[in-house]
Amino acid sequence: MSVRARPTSPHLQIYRWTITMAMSILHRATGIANYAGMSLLVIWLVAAAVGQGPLDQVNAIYGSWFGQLVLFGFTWSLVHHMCGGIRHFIWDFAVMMEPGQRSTMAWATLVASITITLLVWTVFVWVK
Ligand code: HEM
Repeated sequence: MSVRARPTSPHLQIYRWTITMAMSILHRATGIANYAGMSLLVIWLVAAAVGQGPLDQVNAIYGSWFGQLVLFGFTWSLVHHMCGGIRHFIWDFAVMMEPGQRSTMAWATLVASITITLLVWTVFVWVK
């Protein structure tokens, strides 16, 4: 039996990447990362509640270069997701929805999240 050639749906690779598309995906990815990151906070709080020994152990892990890298990423994820949330909040007022404005908002989300993360780490971690 011959198979009829049917139209196929466009695949992901043929779409031109746009900043709004990237920020939409990042919003979901950071939402998922925030779930995982929150467990780090819970582990730290439980360790603190259990006693000085467990707290020292957790602090040693979180204070290692890898721990710091993960915490830096978690900070950025939280801040980026929050900025994305504020972007959605602005859209709730039915403003900034034109194509150019959407891109501006998407870029602003990225720039703001990187800037705020660096500020937070500068103030609370690097310069104490
Ligand atoms: C640890 C804290 C948070 C976690 C674990 C979290 C997690 C998530 C997840 C998993 C989603 C679903 C993403 C999707 O299906 O596309 C989501 C969506 C959303 N989050 Fe969060 N979130 C957190 C904090 C926040 C904050 C602080 C804000 C606001 C400032 C916010 C605003 C939003 C909004 C507006 C959406 C819906 C986006 C859409 O409609 O596409 N979230 N969040």
